[in-house]
Amino acid sequence: MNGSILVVNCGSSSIKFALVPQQSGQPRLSGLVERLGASDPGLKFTDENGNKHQFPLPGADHASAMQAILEHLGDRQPRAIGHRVVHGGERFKSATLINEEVIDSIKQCASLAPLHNPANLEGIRATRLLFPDLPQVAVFDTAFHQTMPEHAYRYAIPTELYREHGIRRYGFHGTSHAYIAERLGELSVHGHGGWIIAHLGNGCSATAVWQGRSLDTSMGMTPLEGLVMGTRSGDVDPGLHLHLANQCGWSVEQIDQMLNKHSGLMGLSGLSPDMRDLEQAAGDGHSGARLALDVFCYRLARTMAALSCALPQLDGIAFTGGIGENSPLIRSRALSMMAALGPRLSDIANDNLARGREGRIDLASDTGSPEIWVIPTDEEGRIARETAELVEFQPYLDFHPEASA
Ligand SMILES: Nc1ncnc2c1ncn2[C@@H]1O[C@H](COP(=O)(O)OP(=O)(O)O)[C@@H](O)[C@H]1O
Ligand SMILES: CC(=O)OP(=O)(O)O
Ligand SMILES: [Mg+2]
Repeated sequence: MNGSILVVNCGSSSIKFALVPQQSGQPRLSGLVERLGASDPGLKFTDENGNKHQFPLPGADHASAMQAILEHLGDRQPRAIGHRVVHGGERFKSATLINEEVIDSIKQCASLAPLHNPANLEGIRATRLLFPDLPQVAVFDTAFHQTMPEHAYRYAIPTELYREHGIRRYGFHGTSHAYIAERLGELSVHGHGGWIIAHLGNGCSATAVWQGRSLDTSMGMTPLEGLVMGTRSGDVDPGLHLHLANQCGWSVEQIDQMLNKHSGLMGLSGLSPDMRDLEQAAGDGHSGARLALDVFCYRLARTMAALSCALPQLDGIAFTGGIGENSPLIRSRALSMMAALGPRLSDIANDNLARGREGRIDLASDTGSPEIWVIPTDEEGRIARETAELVEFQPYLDFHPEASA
């Protein structure tokens, strides 16, 4: 198949995009429209030659921002479009060609991811209008975790809630976890063994992977469960909701905003959701920033240790996402609290690994202990590949519909 794949990751106030060439390793164009809905939206992208471009997009909504992106692609016509869709419920176990019926199903899943799916649908709607003849594919965050066993995905609440309302744990960041699991298979002799993968970006999740399949993960029915994140609380006592409503008179919307937008690193530090700011401030003695780092690292260590229960053996731990890839401090502090599981970090390798590089950072001479890796994620590359594979395979499916059943 010739031509590049346009990858679109549509959020509520931003659109991330990349034009991924078919041959791996070729330079990509990638960019971002940010502050959609605010007073001063803008488009930034870096082209294949590394040149940076920036344009204001006054008054832009998702549709006009998509139009602007496409105009700036010029004569670089994509072959197909791959969309990140956060929630695919139980229906979508792999990437899927988008049609009206698939769009309806994604809409049905929106109640389970109200922050993410409506924005993903905006992106799909805009690109279908602008490119009616191009194949478009949905790649779901939840799909990789559909291999979790029932004892990992069920909540201990009445079964009717699962049967009638689909209330269960789904897990997210599946595209990133799947990419890292595959990469570990190529890099390590234990590649297909037991791994814990920590994806630490603005949203954070950790996954236990055995033989390339997800067996458990820290996010649940929504991307709010689990680890401490930039502005999301992660796990809290479910009794908190009742307490805030009954004792403090909070509305459901206030509780939702607090847990999703004002908690996590932001809530604990009172300063910033951004780990770079917090590392700097903690170094300068800011007590809120120090507390935010302490809670983040402790909860990460505790969650990774708990996830090891899902694995027959722990062969290694891998870090990815903006924080996992770039913060030796967070990696070292979280691992220092997991001594019982035996990872032995090489401080030299951890501190000296260049930003954005792949590398092994354990004491490699210590053969009995779990390996520790840093692997930059490539969600766009993985979405492009799944899109290309599906589009290439589609003519076959048109003749053999039983093969997709
Ligand atoms: N050098 C760094 N040191 C510590 N944290 C970093 C560094 N670079 C990026 N980060 C953190 O990575 C996070 C963003 O991760 P990223 O994966 O880019 O986010 P997203 O989930 O939006 O894709 C922010 O908290 C940011 O501070
Ligand atoms: C699902 C999720 O948390 O995504 P993100 O990290 O992009 O917010
Ligand atoms: Mg990212």
